[in-house]
Parts: sequence; structure tokens; C-alpha cells
Amino acid sequence: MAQVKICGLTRPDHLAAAVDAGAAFVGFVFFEKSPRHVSPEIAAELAAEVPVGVARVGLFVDPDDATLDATLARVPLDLLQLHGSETPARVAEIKARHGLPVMKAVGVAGPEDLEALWDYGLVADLLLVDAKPPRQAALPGGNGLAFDWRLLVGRKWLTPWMLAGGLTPENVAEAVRLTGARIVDVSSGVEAAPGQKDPDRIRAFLAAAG
Ligand SMILES: O=C(O)c1ccccc1N[C@@H]1O[C@H](COP(=O)(O)O)[C@@H](O)[C@H]1O
Repeated sequence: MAQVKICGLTRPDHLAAAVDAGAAFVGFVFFEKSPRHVSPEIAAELAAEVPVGVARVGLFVDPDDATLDATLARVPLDLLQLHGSETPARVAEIKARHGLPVMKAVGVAGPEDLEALWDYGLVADLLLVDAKPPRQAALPGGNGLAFDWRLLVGRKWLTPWMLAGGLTPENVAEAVRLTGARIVDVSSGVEAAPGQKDPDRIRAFLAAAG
């Protein structure tokens, strides 16, 4: 049904579980406040284990160029995920400066939030349609919260997009059925505790999505 991105991988055995079960994208979080944060050194070791054909995604939150330069000098990444308040102009700048495709996350809570997807679609290679984090949330994503998927029914964008936010092995098939998403992204929903991936849940998610 849908391709899968497993985000927030921190260990080789969890990475292997995702790849062996058929993940098309694997994500490494370069955001220090996240329980899934990895250093460039650890990410480089993990990235080296990823087979050709599986995209290595680096997740950043409002990164400056020095952070991107330092990370990319060590870690071979195929796609940059921007999960902060980056403007369309900044997305375009990062894409041009670093020469990698860029995916921009857009938080959705209501229909008014969908407008931004058109603006970002003009500059990003991929859109990530995620739940908007609640005001008091410590993280701008990875909170395990879903939004009302019915908001996406009948919507089409010219730019390829992924669905994220509170997806789990239990709900992903319904999310794909309702939204028509061709790619889905999960972090919390395949964890035993924040930052601790559960290989059984990774396998269950891939079986349910694909
Ligand atoms: O996973 C994180 O720690 C994270 C930190 C900062 C920004 C985004 C983060 N994760 C991304 O959020 C969405 C939804 O995650 P979840 O499945 O609801 O936990 C997903 O794209 C993650 O890549």
C-alpha cells in the first residue's frame, strides 16, 4: 500500500529491523532536545549500514549552515528533513547550498494549515504532512499525536508527500485508506518508550502499511 519511513533510529539492530522489514526511508534525528537524538558519529556508523535503495534521512530543526556543513561532512545523507519554522526561502536556500533534496514538515491541526503546503511545495522536493504540535509540547514533532486525517480527503498536491503524526501499527492502514498517502512516516508509534524503538512494532508497522 504505502512506502514507509522509520524515523529516530539510534541502534544498528533497530536499523536492521527496519531495513529487513522493507523500510524505504530511515531517519536520524539531529535535534538535541529529542530522546532520539544521535551524534554525527553515531549516525555515520548507522548510515554506513544502510543498503543502496533505502534513503537516509537527516532530521533537523531550524539548522544553521554550520550545523548542516558539520553533519554532512561526516554523515552520508540522501534527504534533509526540515522540521522547524524554516520559511520557504530558507528551505530553498538549504536545498541550493547543500545540494540535497529537502523535505519540509508542515504541521496540520485544521483546514487553514493546509495552505502552507502549496507555498512549501514550490521549493521542497517532498512535503511531510504532520500533526501540529500542541503549544506546550517540548518537541516540534515526534509527539505521537495524530491530526484529523479527514482534512486530507480529496486533497492533492503537485509535490510528493508523506503522512506523519501519531501513526501506529494499529492505525496506519486506516490512515492510508482515508488519505491516500503513498508514503508514511513513524517514530513514537514503533517505540516501547520515548527513544526506544521496538523491533516487533517496526515489523508490525511495515506489515500493516505495505
Ligand atoms: O522524533 C523526534 O524526536 C522529532 C523531533 C523533532 C521534530 C520531529 C521529530 N519527529 C518527527 O515527527 C513526525 C511524527 O512523529 P510521531 O510518529 O508522531 O512520533 C515524524 O515525521 C518524525 O520524523
